[in-house]
Amino acid sequence: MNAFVALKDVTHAYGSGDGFPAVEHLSLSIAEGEFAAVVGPSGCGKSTLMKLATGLQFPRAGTILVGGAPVTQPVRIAGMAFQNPTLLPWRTTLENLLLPLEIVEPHRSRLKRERGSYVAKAERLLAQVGLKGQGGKYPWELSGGMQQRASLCRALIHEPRLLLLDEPFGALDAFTREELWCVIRDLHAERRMTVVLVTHDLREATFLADRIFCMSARPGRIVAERVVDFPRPRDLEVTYTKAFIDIVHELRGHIADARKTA
Ligand SMILES: Nc1ncnc2c1ncn2[C@@H]1O[C@H](COP(=O)(O)OP(=O)(O)OP(=O)(O)O)[C@@H](O)[C@H]1O
Repeated sequence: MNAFVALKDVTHAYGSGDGFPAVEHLSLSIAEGEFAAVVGPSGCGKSTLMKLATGLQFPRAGTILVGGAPVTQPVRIAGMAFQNPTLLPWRTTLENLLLPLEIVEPHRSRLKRERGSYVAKAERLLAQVGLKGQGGKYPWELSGGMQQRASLCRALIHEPRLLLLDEPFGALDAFTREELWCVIRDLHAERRMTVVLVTHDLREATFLADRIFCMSARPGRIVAERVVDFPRPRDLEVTYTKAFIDIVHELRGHIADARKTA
């Protein structure tokens, strides 16, 4: 497999913490365009893995490559969305979407001259996630689900080759969650970016991912890797099939074992 994200024997401990590693001997490999999910017991180091893969933290030992290059600084080709949408309340939704473009080159130098085309791009993205015409609203005028859709758009506006999603649907009700699974499924199908999704929801991982990594309890490392080969595009109906439920049970077993050995 030609790896787009590769972590090899990575160990990391937080300097200001208790010195006990958050992840240890962690290795994984994700191909370009693949949709990967990471599941594991609470506190096992899933968010740490995301921070390491994007250059927000640097490991004590081991190597990390993204797009074939060692990670030595924050990774520019990455976009991120988290559980809390973190939209700036004093900016409209559209202005929130444009924020990464004010920071990331080459967009930063082009934004003033080409604002019209960037705004058109942001509006197209909003329409794609079901927020057509909502760009003028402030985040506090949007529901939680709408804010999360906007947050996804913001993560994608600079067309990242790598999208990191850390529990992005965690705070939403079951129906909105499933709607957003379909939104992210369609965005991935269209753009073919590499996605890493951290989630506690095993159905979510199984519905969306091509490959699921299960982590041990802290210090986290990969204890199981499961390929999910349901054909795409996947419909929500697949979540009611025996094959799907079997995978969810299998993953639950891995996590139960990981919790026991904690
Ligand atoms: N900035 C920090 N300083 C010190 N320790 C930290 C820091 N961030 C995380 N940790 C510790 O590292 C371990 C892994 O944390 P991390 O947030 O990566 O886990 P997680 O699997 O994402 O957790 P959860 O599933 O609860 O969201 C935890 O024990 C946590 O307390």
